[in-house]
Amino acid sequence: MIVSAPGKRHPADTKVTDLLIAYAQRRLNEGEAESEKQAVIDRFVEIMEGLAFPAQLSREIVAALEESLAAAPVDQPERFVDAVKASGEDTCAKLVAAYLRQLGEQAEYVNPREAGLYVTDEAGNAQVLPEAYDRLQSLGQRQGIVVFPGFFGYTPDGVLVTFSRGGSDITGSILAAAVKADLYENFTDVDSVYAVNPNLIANPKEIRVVTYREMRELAYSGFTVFHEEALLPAFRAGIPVCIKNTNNPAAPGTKIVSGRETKDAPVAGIASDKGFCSIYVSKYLMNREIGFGRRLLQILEEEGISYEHTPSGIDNISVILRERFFDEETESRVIKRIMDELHVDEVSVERNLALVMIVGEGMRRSVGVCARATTALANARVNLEMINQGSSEVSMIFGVKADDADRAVLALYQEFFTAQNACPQPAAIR
Ligand SMILES: Nc1ncnc2c1ncn2[C@@H]1O[C@H](COP(=O)(O)OP(=O)(O)O)[C@@H](O)[C@H]1O
Ligand SMILES: N[C@@H](CC(=O)OP(=O)(O)O)C(=O)O
Repeated sequence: MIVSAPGKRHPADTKVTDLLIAYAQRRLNEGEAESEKQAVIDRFVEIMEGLAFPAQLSREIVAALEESLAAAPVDQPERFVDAVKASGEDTCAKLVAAYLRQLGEQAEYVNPREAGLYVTDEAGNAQVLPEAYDRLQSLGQRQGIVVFPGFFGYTPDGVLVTFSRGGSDITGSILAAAVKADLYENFTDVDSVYAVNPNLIANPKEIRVVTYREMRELAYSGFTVFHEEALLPAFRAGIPVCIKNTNNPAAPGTKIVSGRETKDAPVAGIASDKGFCSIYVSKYLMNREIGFGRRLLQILEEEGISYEHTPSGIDNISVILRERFFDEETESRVIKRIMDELHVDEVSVERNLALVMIVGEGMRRSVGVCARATTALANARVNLEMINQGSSEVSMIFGVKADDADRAVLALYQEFFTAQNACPQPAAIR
């Protein structure tokens, strides 16, 4: 059992991880943050009171939390923030193990360092190291319930590093793969993965079965319900994933598997994510200039920027980036380098873009999906800045102005999922 830190109980609530981040930031800036620390403690105490924990046990768990906050290395800010963030999951795992023991279960808290969950040294963005799988394998042989904190691991040198936000899903997938589980059940707060973000459209269609490839694309582009990096370990090990509701475990949830029947549902879901920008570059006879694309991307590589997509024409190419990696200072430097080093005719940057994605394994065998989508977007008066069909043909991406994104998703959802439109085109070829 892999646990996350306590999340939101209602929309206006604050996740424990966010309380911990607030604590870490104030402590770093002002040297103390007693009220922020107390907010975290209060949340755990409230949970333990709700579970009728004996007072002594509660005190021990709070004392261990305070100890780990005091031990976090305040002189190394990135390491400090990671250690503080991880204490939410760590405390929760200790608490859950203690609770299961109160219920008479054989349950033990296991520390990721002791178990060998080795990760790269990328603060707040760790990746699992291959050797971790062998080390973690023996967890499967332990008796009783292993309660393991999600969201963080250790470098082989013993430094605590967290995954990116939402990363307990990643720990779950790594452990499922390591112990060769029959199934990875991931408990969240919704009955299933829906065909569209339920925060955008009320009561959307539930997805019962989705493929790894579809889920990877949907998670990438806004389905935050399952972390995009959590699919790979389970996928490689061939372990099916089932997303279920903690508060309604009887609901069947959504299964993520290798293949699904796409006959009646070529499109699995519609997703969107904001915060993108595009560098547009044009140069006459670009198509004949060997190495142009490589040199363009090399500039980005040298600037330490990863790119998302590169739709191109004959004499032009756009590079789509996440805006958070491309502040104005970086933009001026990159633009100057593109002009000076590649001698282009035109280079410009467009900001505030969103990517809207239609995802479905059945699309490559169905005629007319793109036409239906663009017609629906045109009818909703959404201007398309870019269209890109992924080479895998599992997804189609539309670049739109961020302000148009929700309208675009609504239009596409109505086109592909509402009763009068949901059937595939008669022209679908199988
Ligand atoms: N397509 C979708 N289907 C279901 N939930 C979605 C979808 N897109 C976004 N979400 C959001 O994801 C939330 C669950 O993810 P998250 O809060 O990270 O859960 P957890 O903490 O359990 O990992 C849901 O409450 C919902 O608001
Ligand atoms: N608690 C961490 C990791 C995590 O997985 O959270 P959640 O299960 O609430 O998505 C975070 O908030 O990022």
